[in-house]
Amino acid sequence: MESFGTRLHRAMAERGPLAVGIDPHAALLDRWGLPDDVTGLARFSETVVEALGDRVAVVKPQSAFYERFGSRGLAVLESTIRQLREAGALVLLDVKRGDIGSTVSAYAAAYLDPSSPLYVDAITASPYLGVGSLAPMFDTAAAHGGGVFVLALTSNPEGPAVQHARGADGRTVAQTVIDEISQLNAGAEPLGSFGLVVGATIGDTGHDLSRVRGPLLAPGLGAQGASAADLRTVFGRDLSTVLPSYSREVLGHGPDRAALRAAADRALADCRAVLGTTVE
Ligand SMILES: O=c1ccn([C@@H]2O[C@H](COP(=O)(O)O)[C@@H](O)[C@H]2O)c(=O)[nH]1
Repeated sequence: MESFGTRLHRAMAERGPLAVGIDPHAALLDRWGLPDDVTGLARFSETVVEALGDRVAVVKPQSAFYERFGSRGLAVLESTIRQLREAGALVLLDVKRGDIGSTVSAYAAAYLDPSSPLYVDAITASPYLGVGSLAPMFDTAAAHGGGVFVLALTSNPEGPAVQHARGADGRTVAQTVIDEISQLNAGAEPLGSFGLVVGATIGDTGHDLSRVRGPLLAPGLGAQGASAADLRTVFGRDLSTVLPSYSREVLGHGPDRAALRAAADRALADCRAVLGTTVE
């Protein structure tokens, strides 16, 4: 079985280093002429799959927008995940789960076990109950070729108050997360399966990402104010593992499928101009 890191490395090489989020905000549903209900949610999601599922490396549905419609929203999420996988995209569910280890086991079963209806290629996870508490996710992901992206330096302005705080050893909370994920990826080739979330908005924070060997998901581009050029400031010279992520910036061009495709192509071209054309 191929690891998530290997599959992601190939997808980024073949389709380009880009993730596009499916974030069906009420305002976007309205702008697309869709009702703010489960039928609008389904139509929105199908349109994104049809436009981008066969050309973008990673599609990142945001679970919150499906959860707000309860069980019927989750049914749409299940169907969207299935359609994306059929179209050949890797599915990264942005669900930011974290809890005590025994509960994390259930989250791992929900998202990273192939027998689950919500099974995806990778999920986002919150490390604020301790990175070690996420071990059941790491174990389940490793057993089934899945991936986990752990929050390290998030794109929102409130993040640094927590993430830049220093512990007794002088390291920031974020650097501790970065170092623990780096250990999980030690020796991985061509890319580890355990990634980090590092916002494109954060500027040069001085954190050392040189040993991660896993994918660095960079949200915050477009609607949150960061541009592709900011990736160099945030990540420095080694950009080969950066996976830029856009949601509203691309989705705002729908529902026209050609316009969605053109927006994703522009985002990819902007990122390639900074990241280079190859994934090493
Ligand atoms: O640090 C983080 C972690 C996750 N996100 C998520 O990414 C998208 C961003 O959407 P945009 O429309 O491109 O702003 C959204 O789902 C967030 O929950 C993030 O923004 N920052």
